[in-house]
Amino acid sequence: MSSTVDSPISSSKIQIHQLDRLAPRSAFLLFYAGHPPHQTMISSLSARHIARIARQQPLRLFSSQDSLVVTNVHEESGVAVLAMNRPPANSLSLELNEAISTSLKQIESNPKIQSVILASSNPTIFSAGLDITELISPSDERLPKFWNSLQQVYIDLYGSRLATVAAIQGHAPAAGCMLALACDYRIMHGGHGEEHLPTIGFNETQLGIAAPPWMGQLMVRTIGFRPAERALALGTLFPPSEALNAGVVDDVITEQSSSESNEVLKALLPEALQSQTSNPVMIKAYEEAACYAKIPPQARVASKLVTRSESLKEMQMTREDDTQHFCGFITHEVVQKNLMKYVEKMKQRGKAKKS
Ligand SMILES: CC/C=C\C/C=C\C/C=C\C/C=C/C(=O)SCCNC(=O)CCNC(=O)[C@H](O)C(C)(C)COP(=O)(O)OP(=O)(O)OC[C@H]1O[C@@H](n2cnc3c(N)ncnc32)[C@H](O)[C@@H]1OP(=O)(O)O
Repeated sequence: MSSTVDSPISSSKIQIHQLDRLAPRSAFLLFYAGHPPHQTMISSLSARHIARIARQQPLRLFSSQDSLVVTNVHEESGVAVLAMNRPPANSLSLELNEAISTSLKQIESNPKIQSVILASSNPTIFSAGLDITELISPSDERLPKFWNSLQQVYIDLYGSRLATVAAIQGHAPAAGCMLALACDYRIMHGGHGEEHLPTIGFNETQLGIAAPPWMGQLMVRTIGFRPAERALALGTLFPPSEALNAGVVDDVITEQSSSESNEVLKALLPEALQSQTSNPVMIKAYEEAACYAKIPPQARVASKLVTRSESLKEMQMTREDDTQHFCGFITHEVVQKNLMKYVEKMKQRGKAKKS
């Protein structure tokens, strides 16, 4: 038996083949059909249940508005999109980190996909880095779990079999920058005039904390020892042209969006990103991702291992110590005071902006 279900959240159609007999593979089946999956909701429905609903009415697996991450795949070009979708700033909470890792693994499980674009549904903020509220007066149970989830995102992204392209539409401070640096290629928007320049970099020292060794080393490997040493100490946030000169990003796009939407992007982008179909950063990110997808995958992955396996091994070996350091450091009285002051400033700035 075969039936087709209209998805209410995208124009794509899901082919459901003999779903009743595919219980353990139902999530994969939906995923292969190009439908953005939501882990919790899919796993809470049995295949039999899904099939029954599918025969009767349009299947609503999740609402893209409440998903921390939205994804879509385009098998024809071998490219997928994984977009962070946690308003207002895509700050990285435990749950967002877990959603990124889960979605990346789901995309990787599709053998037709060779590249993924890491993007944001927010047109002016890629990711504001760690959710600072996770760091203030944290619980003993949640803090190590939170840090572990961030380490895992790094490991999953940096070691992904997929070619990873960061479409950096806007700000990417601290752990937001880490996400971009863990990708294979970075494209940043040049901003809308001098007053609205997005920035990228590790600004941790400005918050009274320091980037952990694996993040600091990621910057060193990207831009070289001396520039990284200086940028880390000063907490430099690079505007686009400086980021390009320093090698923090590979490309900066200054042109404005055109009025014509790109047909491939229409098919590739999840619903929450449909407003970006004429966005030059997205167009370039797609071109780059498609270019990587054409390279024989075994060779591409082997070459990635040459440059990344040592640091990934090191990360695995030092992971527990890193968590202990982080928890000890963050819960230190002086650090807590600095963080509170920083959040206070952030809130004042927000209020001033709104008034
Ligand atoms: C030896 C060392 C051992 C161990 C290591 C120890 C520690 C190291 C730990 C970790 C490394 C990584 C650290 C981090 O990632 S810390 C986070 C750093 N991020 C920032 O500093 C960014 C702060 N935000 C901003 O600068 C601006 O918001 C931004 C430029 C991103 C966007 O500006 P815009 O004007 O467009 O928006 P806002 O009005 O400022 O923000 C909107 C909204 O979002 C809230 N917001 C922003 N950022 C965060 C955040 N990081 N966490 C939580 N909430 C955030 C902001 O308050 C506004 O909220 P509201 O006022 O309610 O609308």
